[in-house]
Amino acid sequence: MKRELGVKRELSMPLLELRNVTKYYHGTTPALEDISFSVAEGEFISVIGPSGAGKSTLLRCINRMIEATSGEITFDGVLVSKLRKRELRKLRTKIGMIFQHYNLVDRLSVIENVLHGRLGYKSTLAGVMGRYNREEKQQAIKIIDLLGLREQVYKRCDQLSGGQKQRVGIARALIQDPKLILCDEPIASLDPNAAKIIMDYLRDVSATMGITVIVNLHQVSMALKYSDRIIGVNQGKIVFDGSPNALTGEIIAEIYGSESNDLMVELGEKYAI
Ligand SMILES: Nc1ncnc2c1ncn2[C@@H]1O[C@H](COP(=O)(O)OP(=O)(O)OP(=O)(O)O)[C@@H](O)[C@H]1O
Repeated sequence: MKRELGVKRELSMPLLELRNVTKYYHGTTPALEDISFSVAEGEFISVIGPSGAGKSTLLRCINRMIEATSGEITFDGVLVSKLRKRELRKLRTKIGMIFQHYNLVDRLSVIENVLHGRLGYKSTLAGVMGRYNREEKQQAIKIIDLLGLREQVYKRCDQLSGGQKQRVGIARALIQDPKLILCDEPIASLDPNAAKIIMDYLRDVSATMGITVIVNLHQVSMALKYSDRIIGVNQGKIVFDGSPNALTGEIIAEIYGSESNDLMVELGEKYAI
């Protein structure tokens, strides 16, 4: 199932690049300040940091759910900030998104929710009428199967567990045929077992399909276990960008400030400072 990598782009060109991105909501303190980094195709990146650090804002600026105040974002060779409505819609088909609270339509079935991932490819009328072709339905079933939800295909989503709902969220993102999946706290509402299953699926789709994944996480242990690379954010600034091996206790203390003591105890000996 390996995706054809980088057909049009040069091999060395990043899939995503942020240059000096700053976001002010109100007032004089920015939620993001001068953020720059680039992401290669296929990377699995975790963004960590305390509550209010700017993780969610960062993710949402990438697909312009939130407009950055200044700076440039390039995705797949296109300058995202310049896109008008129709081009933006096209861009968003290539960027799947997964949310903490799943964002499913509870009264609809699993397959109907998954097919919603195709809406970006349709005219508004076809979307409203729920018109999906045979190929799309077959693809939906295949992906649902892949996420271990075969038994639930026609179940209403309000009858699912949190972990199953999040798997529907992943399936809905995958049917978009995305190059990038942004995950905003995907396991924050799940118990440890369901959280592990979700992280395993995310890691798996990234590895087998070559999809780039950026995931906001509260759990440093999960970031350490699953990521190729960790970006640490504090007060809207990047304070760490490197491999999990390079994330020392001192750096965790810098990222989390006063919250870091409990964290270090949780992480054990290796991170004690
Ligand atoms: N819509 C908004 N209007 C005004 N300020 C906002 C808005 N959304 C976020 N902020 C502020 O921007 C800052 C960054 O918030 P953001 O939600 O991006 O952080 P976060 O790291 O994702 O936090 P959490 O882990 O709690 O979700 C915070 O100070 C927050 O209060």
